Amino acid sequence: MRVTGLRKTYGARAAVDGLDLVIEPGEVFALLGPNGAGKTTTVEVLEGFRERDAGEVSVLGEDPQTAGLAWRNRIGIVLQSSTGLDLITPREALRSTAKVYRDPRDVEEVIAAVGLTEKADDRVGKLSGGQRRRLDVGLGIIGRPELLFLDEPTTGFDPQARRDFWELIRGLKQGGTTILLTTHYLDEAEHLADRVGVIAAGRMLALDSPANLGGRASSQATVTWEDESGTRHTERTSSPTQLVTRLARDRGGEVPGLTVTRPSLEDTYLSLIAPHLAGGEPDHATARELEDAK
Ligand SMILES: Nc1ncnc2c1ncn2[C@@H]1O[C@H](COP(=O)(O)OP(=O)(O)OP(=O)(O)O)[C@@H](O)[C@H]1O
Repeated sequence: MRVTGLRKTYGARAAVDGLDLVIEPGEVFALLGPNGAGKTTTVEVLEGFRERDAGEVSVLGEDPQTAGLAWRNRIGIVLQSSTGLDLITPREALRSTAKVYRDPRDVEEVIAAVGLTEKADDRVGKLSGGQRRRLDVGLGIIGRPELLFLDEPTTGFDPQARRDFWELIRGLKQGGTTILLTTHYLDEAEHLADRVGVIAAGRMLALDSPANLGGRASSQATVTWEDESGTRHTERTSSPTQLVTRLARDRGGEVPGLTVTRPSLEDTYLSLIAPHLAGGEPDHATARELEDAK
């Protein structure tokens, strides 16, 4: 997938403001950014649901704006919420969606993979928020997509469901599926993504592996330990191994209360976006109304 100079404006405001992005086949890419950053708009352009104002976009070799049904069959989409399924069951929803595709996954396998075996014959309207979301994911993968878009897929999941979902995504990746994920959960991005892109105000601020984002891997470490009297010490250093070795030598063995930490992905993310949060997001509702009224 290749995006060059993507731009989308609503009224006078640019929601996406000159975005460049290349995602390799088989990669899991996480798009991060604060509310209103332009993630959903970007993803909707890539999915062919929104027209762009400028820029070049190629997804699975085609322009989503003009690509046809054959192209759509090769992509899977999990939107922020699906509607209109309340009166049928997850099994029925998956069966009827599977019929749309040329080479769908087995419905029973998908039900098991998303952990809905026990709820497969309940009405969708009676599912909990997290169970509903699992169904959304099932519907997104039933067509065996080459490329899967996941918009905030685990919102409302309990911790176990989130782990199960991560396993599912790893399995899809191993099977060669390319995945573009948007999420507000930094741990999710860290666990799943080969690379992450941080966007704010429609621009890419940083793009790297989770380990290296914003120079994380080479940033200073914080070492804390306790001395003989139990007093805590903290030192920031770019050579923590040397410091720990010296402390261990001085103590002749174990260093009490020793911790070595580097900035978490969340720390790095928050410092990247901090300059873009000043003043907050102005008046979205009005811009949205303007666009929807068109
Ligand atoms: N249909 C629309 N009409 C007008 N403005 C819109 C429309 N959709 C989005 N916007 C505006 O474009 C900007 C980017 O919105 P977008 O939904 O892409 O952000 P996001 O990064 O997905 O946010 P979130 O994390 O809250 O989902 C926001 O300022 C939003 O108000």
